[in-house]
Amino acid sequence: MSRLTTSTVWNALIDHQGEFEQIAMRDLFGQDPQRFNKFSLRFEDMLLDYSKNCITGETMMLLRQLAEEADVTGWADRMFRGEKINFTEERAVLHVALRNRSGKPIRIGGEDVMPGVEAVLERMRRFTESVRNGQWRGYTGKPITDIVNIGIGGSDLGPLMVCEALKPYGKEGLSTHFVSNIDATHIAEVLKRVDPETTLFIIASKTFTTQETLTNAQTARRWLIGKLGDKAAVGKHFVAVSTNAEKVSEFGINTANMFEFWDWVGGRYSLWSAIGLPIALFIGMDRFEQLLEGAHAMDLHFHSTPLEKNLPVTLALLGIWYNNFFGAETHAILPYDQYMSRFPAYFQQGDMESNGKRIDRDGQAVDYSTGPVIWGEPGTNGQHAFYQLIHQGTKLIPCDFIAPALSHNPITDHHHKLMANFFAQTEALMKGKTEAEAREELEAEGVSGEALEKLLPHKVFPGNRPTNSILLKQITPRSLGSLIALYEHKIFVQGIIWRVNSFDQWGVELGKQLAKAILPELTAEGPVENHDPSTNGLINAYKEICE
Ligand SMILES: O=P(O)(O)OC[C@H]1O[C@@H](O)[C@@H](O)[C@@H](O)[C@@H]1O
Repeated sequence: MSRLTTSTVWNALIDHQGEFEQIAMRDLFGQDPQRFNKFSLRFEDMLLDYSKNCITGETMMLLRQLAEEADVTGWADRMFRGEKINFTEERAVLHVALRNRSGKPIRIGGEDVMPGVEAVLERMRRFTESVRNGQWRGYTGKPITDIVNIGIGGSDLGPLMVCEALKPYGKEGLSTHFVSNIDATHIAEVLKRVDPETTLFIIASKTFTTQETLTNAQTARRWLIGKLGDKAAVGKHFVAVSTNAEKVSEFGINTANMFEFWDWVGGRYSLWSAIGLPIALFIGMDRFEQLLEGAHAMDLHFHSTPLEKNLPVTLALLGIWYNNFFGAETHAILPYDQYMSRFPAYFQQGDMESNGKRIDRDGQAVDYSTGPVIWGEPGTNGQHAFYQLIHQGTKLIPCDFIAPALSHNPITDHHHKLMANFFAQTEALMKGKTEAEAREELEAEGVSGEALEKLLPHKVFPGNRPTNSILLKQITPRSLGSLIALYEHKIFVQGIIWRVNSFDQWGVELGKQLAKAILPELTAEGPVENHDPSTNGLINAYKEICE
């Protein structure tokens, strides 16, 4: 048994969880009119209400003890200090340096990384301004109207999510497109919509070795040269964002057109770096810096606020409560904002690639559950699709409801209607509907006798289903920056408590390796025989069709 599961506090939490078989949230609210005040926190314009959780003061105390025993504060210090806490890759984890607006140095092994960070920001400023004001011209002398980001995973999801979330701030006449999938359809469909003379391609890859990105980049390059009839056009239509200058020039992009970042920036934490170039092009550098400032403000909050008032710590502990003591396997992120539609997908990578680990810091297999499955869709679409299961299914699904109080599109009463749903859902999930209430309702509708008895069990909602509500004033570059950083630090805290390395991703390698071996077999003569019978059978069936 591991150190974690044998600890006194872990076992106290197991015992304490048992008490919740008898405790319903609606009773806790009934007993304590102060519950909302007790279990809500504010940060700038953000309100986190976590009172609709299966918790008491004692729960939070025990969970905080767990965080203390795991030395969450000490590990946060180590991260901010630039220690190589990504120990399997021997790297520091310093996305916080990318948004460090304090003017103070952050050092790795004595060397301050801030001058490098600031120099790249300055280059991004000059470049984005020249593209936005039309000074930067395409090969035939026309200004840029379309940005195509070619990248995948961390080199795609962040800029994609943020450009979508901050669309109201986007420059008119400038469109962003994102190509990630190696499926040719993805690039083909984008290329159909853009004009080679006015399109700028950003090839975004930390390693510059990722098959999907390089294949899509080659296709884009061929297309551009084919359309403009000159190799020299590449210089005006291609820039790169990478840590690997050598591979960038090998590809044929002049390193003068390359924006650098560093190995201490994890892919899924890289939108704050030059990987954010599409964002900066779209919303402008001032607003990109507001995004950084919002994140920096959350960094300061996370690093300096006591555990009981700390938003990321609180979210992390609640997640652990359900994951490890209630057996919840998944966690839903439900933004009530259409612009935030990719936020759940973004944190699918952020969370699942970070904490989807089974080996702890000592190299031992864990004997407890780690990172949950993250999923979600914007409200109210989700309500008409999967909320049925959240309300009445057999699985416990803790949910985060996120909404801005002010809409960027205040048209008639749309936003009040959206928000009425937002409030109603967490109320319904918490309160449920008892048999007596359902009976009364049916009777009021004139249903009686056998028909009523038949329908009654289906009309009952067990309630007691946990939710967090995050209410923001508005989705702005600053508030979005804070919100993203909130989730990043939540993931960090959970990783520390679960004793995993949240910053590597070895789990993506095996599939890549095998695909590399299979690729030449697909065009080789004759059937393959070197795999297991299922894989052989599938490959051979494919080859037969392709012949
Ligand atoms: O930015 P590059 O190096 O192309 O990587 C893109 C993505 O590749 C995957 O395999 C993972 O490693 C992700 O963490 C990463 O974001």
